[in-house]
Amino acid sequence: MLVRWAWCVRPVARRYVTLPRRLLSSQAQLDPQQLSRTTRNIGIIAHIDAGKTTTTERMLYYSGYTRRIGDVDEGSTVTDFLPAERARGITIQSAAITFHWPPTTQQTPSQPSTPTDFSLIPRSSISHNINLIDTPGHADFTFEVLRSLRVLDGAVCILDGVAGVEAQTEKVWTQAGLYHIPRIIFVNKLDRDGAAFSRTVKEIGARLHGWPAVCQIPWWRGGNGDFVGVGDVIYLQGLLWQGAADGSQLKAYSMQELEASDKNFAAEIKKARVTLVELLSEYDDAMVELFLEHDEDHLAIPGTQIIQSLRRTVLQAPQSIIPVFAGASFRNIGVQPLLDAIVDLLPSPLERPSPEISLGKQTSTLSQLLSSTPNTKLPVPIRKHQAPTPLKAPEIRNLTACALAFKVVNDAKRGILVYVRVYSGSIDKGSILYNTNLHIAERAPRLLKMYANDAVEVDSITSGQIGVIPGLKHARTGDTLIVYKGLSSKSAPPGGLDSLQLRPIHVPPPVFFTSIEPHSLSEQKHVQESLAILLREDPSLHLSVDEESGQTHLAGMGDLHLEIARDRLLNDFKAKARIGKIEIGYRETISTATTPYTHHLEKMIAGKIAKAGITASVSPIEEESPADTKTNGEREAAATNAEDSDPFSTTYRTDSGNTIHIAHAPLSRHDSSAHKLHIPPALTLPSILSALHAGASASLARGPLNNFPVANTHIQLTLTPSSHLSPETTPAALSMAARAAVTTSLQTANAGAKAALLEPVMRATIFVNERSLGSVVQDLSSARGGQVLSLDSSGDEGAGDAGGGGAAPDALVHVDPARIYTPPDPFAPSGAGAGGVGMGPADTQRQIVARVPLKEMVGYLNHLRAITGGRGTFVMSVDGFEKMGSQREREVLDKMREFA
Ligand SMILES: Nc1nc2c(ncn2[C@@H]2O[C@H](COP(=O)(O)OP(=O)(O)OP(=O)(O)O)[C@@H](O)[C@H]2O)c(=O)[nH]1
Repeated sequence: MLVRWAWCVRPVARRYVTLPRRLLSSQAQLDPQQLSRTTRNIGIIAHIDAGKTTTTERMLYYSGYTRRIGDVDEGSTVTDFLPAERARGITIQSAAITFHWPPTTQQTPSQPSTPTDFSLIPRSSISHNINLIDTPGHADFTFEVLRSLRVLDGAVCILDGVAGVEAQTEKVWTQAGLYHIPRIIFVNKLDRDGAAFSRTVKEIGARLHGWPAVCQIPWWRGGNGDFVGVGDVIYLQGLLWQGAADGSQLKAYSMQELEASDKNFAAEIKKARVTLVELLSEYDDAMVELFLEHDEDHLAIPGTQIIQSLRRTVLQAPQSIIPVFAGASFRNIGVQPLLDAIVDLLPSPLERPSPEISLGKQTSTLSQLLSSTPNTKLPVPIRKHQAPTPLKAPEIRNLTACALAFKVVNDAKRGILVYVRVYSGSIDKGSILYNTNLHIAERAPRLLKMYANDAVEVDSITSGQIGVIPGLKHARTGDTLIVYKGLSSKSAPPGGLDSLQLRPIHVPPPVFFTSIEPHSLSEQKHVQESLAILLREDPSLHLSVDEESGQTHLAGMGDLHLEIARDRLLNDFKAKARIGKIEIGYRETISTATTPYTHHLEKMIAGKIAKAGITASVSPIEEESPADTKTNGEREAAATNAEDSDPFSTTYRTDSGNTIHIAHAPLSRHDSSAHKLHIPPALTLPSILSALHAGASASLARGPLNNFPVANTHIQLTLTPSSHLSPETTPAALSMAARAAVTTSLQTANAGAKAALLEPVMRATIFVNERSLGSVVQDLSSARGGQVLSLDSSGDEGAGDAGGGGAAPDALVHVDPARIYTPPDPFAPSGAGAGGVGMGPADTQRQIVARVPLKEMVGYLNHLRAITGGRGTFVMSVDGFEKMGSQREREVLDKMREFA
């Protein structure tokens, strides 16, 4: 035992006692495979205020990258770097930073070669390169979290030990599960009054659908005093943070010492170890063998073997076992062992499945694409309106790098920085990057790695790594960038590779908007440039220009989302503009169909006469009943599958449930040679369709009733080449003709029967105690006009709803809370048992799923908190747009007139 203890405490003492110096580029010389093996691309996910930023600050400090610990409340943290974040103490943009753990010191240099056997030494005894992404917790920024999830190989979920599992955590957890991202949990804030580790662990089992593997138990002085450290269930020791205020010194106590000083604590660590071994044995056969090898003594199995077993189970998909660690970052307790767990338990990029890609309408994985040979079946890209062109093996071999731009940041000192995750090959300094979303190429002049506040120049960013490209003019968040051998900045890669998309995601429709008006004409350029940067950073912001009033509208996911955009525009970019009130983005829809109307345009454009014609009609699309309302994902799938079986027509679907159907007989999408007979030489079918689509979309942006965007409307365009096209027809003229024809048709429909206003309706998942259930349901259904869809005990199958799309129920591990081990909670109310899930009936967690108009959900959190004694939380996502009753419509319109 003594030997084991000595072994275990050695790395503890070595790593945590001294604050090492920075060695910024110490891993630069490693070969790419080796670098990948010792890399962890990790995200931190959690509900707002759980302590993500506070924990990240400690990680940077202990790894030696900062010299003082930043404080969220003082606004001095490294990762919350936007003034708006610092002012509010919340994370808005996810930041990505690199550091080494354990720190690279002379005693622990980065290894020239990594051992392959970790049964005797843990991975965390070797310095690893950790790319850490701190993600925002506020529901308005969920999209930012989802975007970051795509580039993660593993995640640490931080829970507030007082609040337990909160709604946003559940939502992001479920999303991470859909991407099969291995996750571990850190129960934070155990120093706070009311901290309940055991209740939180039970909630993990019930609400996050996995068996909590308690790897540490909290150490409260004397069993019920201050929170001072943790009982390490893996290595069987007590870790006490003492001495230095910065938490850099901790002392390890052996079981013998603990038995002498704190018998109950020692007994609890042993009990936790027995449970841990039994739990692992259920999911890992190797653990059963180890158990037998060690004479069925749960305590005799070495800690390094427990770590190995935990790692194997964490990497299983779906993940059934969730390792749980304990601490209080603010008190500097628990962060160093958490860093060890990141290295020991979460996967390297080499251990992750190849990312999903799409090529035209086909999906595949990147490795399938790259390993394709002439004999294997290659994914066949079908670009819109073009005949399929099979990819040839040499074309694939020339694809030397593939990366995702997952974040764009406007850095005050360094300009625009594009954060990329490289998935294959290597981006080298000076490479030409082809952007498959924008279809343009641009050179990467320099490459950087971000270490806290420092940027270090590197020559290449290799597969599995996260790095930064400064100086790109076009790349936006979410764009796929590829390097193709021999490509010049003016050409495109062949064979459909120019449509290659890595992990495409769906952006939900915006539900709030505000207007922006530059103070003067001279300010207009700067305002527009600033808005363009905001949009490059955040594709969930939408911009539209109302040509009649000249007003620019900025739309977003939530009021806070737009508030932050407004602050950034005025304060960070110093744009001089008047920004209107943040308002709900209503939609309007027509109530009657029109007969076909033909618009012939004849106009001087850029000094030349331009002609075009088009026939349009519009008709309402019947609203789906709420019961069969599709999720956004389903709608997206429907849109993607919308490629018409008829080659003489093309259908586009928009976010707001509109369809634009273009009939173009006798022009077939597959037969370009026959087009010569019908189309003037300067035009192609794709350019015609794209111009008509653009014109109709512009018209849909401004409805006939109150200038709100049009929704649930079918647009029928009929192109008759003989009368609508002529040698003077240009795409711009076609677009203008389509816009005029659709606008006139919408106005005709509105004149026939008044168009109706639609409001965004949210699908809200609300978590409350049984005792508040009645009042919350009553408030939702009577005061807020909501429709309660289901009432479940939290942890029921329906919990997948919180994921906004939800995991398939059969993928969820069903956990019986009664079978979960937890150590006693010294501060739980008497008779409350393990708390939460196991508490008295009035405290049972309930989940309400309801459809509620967005208007009623503005500021709902404060109200919910008030009627649930502070315990209620909720998440919501857009479920659709619905007609309002006439009374409500009148109220909304009157209110608008008041502000007009
Ligand atoms: N008592 C106590 N307070 C903590 C602890 N960790 C964080 N806090 C406090 O909790 C508040 C929120 O911490 P943050 O680190 O900003 O939380 P976050 O999860 O990054 O929040 P968002 O970025 O807004 O999602 C701050 O006031 C912290 O000082 C802890 O371990 N104990």
